[in-house]
Amino acid sequence: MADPEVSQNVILSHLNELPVLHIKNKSATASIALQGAHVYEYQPHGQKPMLFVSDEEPFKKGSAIRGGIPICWPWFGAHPDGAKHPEYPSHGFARTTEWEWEVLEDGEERTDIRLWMETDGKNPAFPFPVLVELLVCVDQNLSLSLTTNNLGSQPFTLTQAMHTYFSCNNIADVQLHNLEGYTYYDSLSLNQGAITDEFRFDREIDWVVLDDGQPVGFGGLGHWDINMRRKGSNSLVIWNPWIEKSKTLSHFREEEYKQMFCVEATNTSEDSRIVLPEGSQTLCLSLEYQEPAGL
Ligand SMILES: O=P(O)(O)OC[C@H]1O[C@@H](O)[C@H](O)[C@@H](O)[C@@H]1O
Repeated sequence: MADPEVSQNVILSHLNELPVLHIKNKSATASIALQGAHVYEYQPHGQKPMLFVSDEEPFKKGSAIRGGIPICWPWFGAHPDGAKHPEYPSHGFARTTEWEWEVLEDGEERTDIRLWMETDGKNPAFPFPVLVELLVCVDQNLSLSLTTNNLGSQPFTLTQAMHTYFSCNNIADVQLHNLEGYTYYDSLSLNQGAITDEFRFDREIDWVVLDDGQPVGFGGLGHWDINMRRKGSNSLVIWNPWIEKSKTLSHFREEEYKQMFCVEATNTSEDSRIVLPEGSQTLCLSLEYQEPAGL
């Protein structure tokens, strides 16, 4: 039986164990797994796929997808009480929860999907009632807007990320632009420093960069450059597992570190946010291809 068409450019389908939405309009194709509200494919017509997904990704219920744009929420990295509670998952529980969804707009060139989930305040790892919504807009750009609405009477601290895995031909050629002058904290060595030059990957990297939320650019990808814009984020995480860590990662082929890098739009470290009762926090990410200078 054919997959049900839910609107002109949107089909609801399955990929292994996961329900997924496929979007194909006149600008681009994209796919979103409902588990995690996880955009795992985005490709403007005439361009290469922008996002990396591991060849070993099984798309299984209850396990986070290795690639695409994991939504790390309502905490980033280890839970603050993770030492006492090793059962609390790394990067929160949003990425393994199935979200509700609706098509908001479906035009010739642009499709908007809204995904959401609620917490009931009974989870000891996150005892707050919250409505969290992700708006995904697929056109010449890929735009995501994640809003956390506090429905309760207590403030809480929110750390989060759009943990984007970008695809590249060869990690050794990748350059990250517009980070010069900002401070990084190295989560591996616990050192900190200032970024002095254009950034290149030559070893395992796990950095938090505190910045101004300025646009950043990625070049040397083997296809067009990428521009990344954010709102509501003054921090980035830069990550590549390199050789040894790659051997320990779930759903990842050892050599795949050469074909991916993560630059994550975050609220973490000193850029954590407090969400007041009846308040909200919105984190936005927009990604677009740009012709490399000189082509
Ligand atoms: O394997 P996970 O839980 O998806 O995390 C992958 C990586 O995510 C990055 O954001 C973290 O900075 C790394 O420390 C971590 O290893």
